[in-house]
Amino acid sequence: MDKPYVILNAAMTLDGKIATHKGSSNISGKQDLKRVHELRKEVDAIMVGIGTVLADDPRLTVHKIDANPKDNPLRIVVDSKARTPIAARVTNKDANTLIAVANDYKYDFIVSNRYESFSKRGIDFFFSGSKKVDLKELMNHLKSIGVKKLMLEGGSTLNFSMVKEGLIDEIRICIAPMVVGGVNAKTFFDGEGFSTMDEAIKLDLKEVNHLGKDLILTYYVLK
Ligand SMILES: NC(=O)C1=CN([C@@H]2O[C@H](COP(=O)(O)OP(=O)(O)OC[C@H]3O[C@@H](n4cnc5c(N)ncnc54)[C@H](O)[C@@H]3O)[C@@H](O)[C@H]2O)C=CC1
Ligand SMILES: Nc1nc(O)c(N)c(N[C@@H]2O[C@H](COP(=O)(O)O)[C@@H](O)[C@H]2O)n1
Repeated sequence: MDKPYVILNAAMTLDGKIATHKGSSNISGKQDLKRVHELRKEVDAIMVGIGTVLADDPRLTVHKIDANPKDNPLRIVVDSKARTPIAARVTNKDANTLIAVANDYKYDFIVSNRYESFSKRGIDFFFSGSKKVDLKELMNHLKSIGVKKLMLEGGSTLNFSMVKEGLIDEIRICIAPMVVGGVNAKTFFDGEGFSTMDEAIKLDLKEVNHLGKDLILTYYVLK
């Protein structure tokens, strides 16, 4: 299957949380955020799930280091039910945006005013899968439109689906020296999970670095 090279990047507390149970998620230190934006500058596209858009209203542009607006990668939102708010920052003019929607929700969406408003703003759409976006088809489509390197930036649900489907090649995780707890706090990978350790996705540790107080680990995903 033809697909982009996918790098999953995130920041978590020592206890594996990527947000608190209330949704607070400022975890990376200053130096790590610079590293993240250097990576954003290097890739062709940044992808997040709709949960992340609704929780964080991210810009998904290169804005913490010097950069030309033309360095902004394509922004992709995996949004099966087409719930992206019209006013979400990912729909602004700072970069191009593609929203991936599942076919079961396509008709209602394309006859809505929202579709018209998005289209007027130049937002592109990709329809695939029935109830959920088919991530393999999406990866294939992205490669066909020139996305060679893709940065996945969460959240927990999309991270698990992507790794389970064998679509992630590399993982870069910032571990901040904090413990936040909370059974309902999002972890690095949530989703339905595997039943046994035999099924676990196996990784190969490639690099260990310190950035200020944070620890940055880079892994290759073994296939
Ligand atoms: N600390 C960090 O580095 C980061 C933290 N976060 C946090 O993660 C949280 C959001 O995570 P989630 O709620 O899990 O949302 P998410 O961002 O993973 O989005 C999940 C949604 O993706 C959509 N989706 C469509 N097709 C899918 C498929 N085939 N498989 C999986 N999902 C599919 C579904 O609509 C699903 O509800 C927020 O609290 C945010 O702050 C998010 C990114 C980075
Ligand atoms: N690497 C990293 N460290 C953190 O501490 C974070 N909270 C995140 N979050 C991700 O970045 C998005 C925000 O992007 P903008 O600055 O608005 O462009 C957020 O939605 C998460 O995907 N990442």
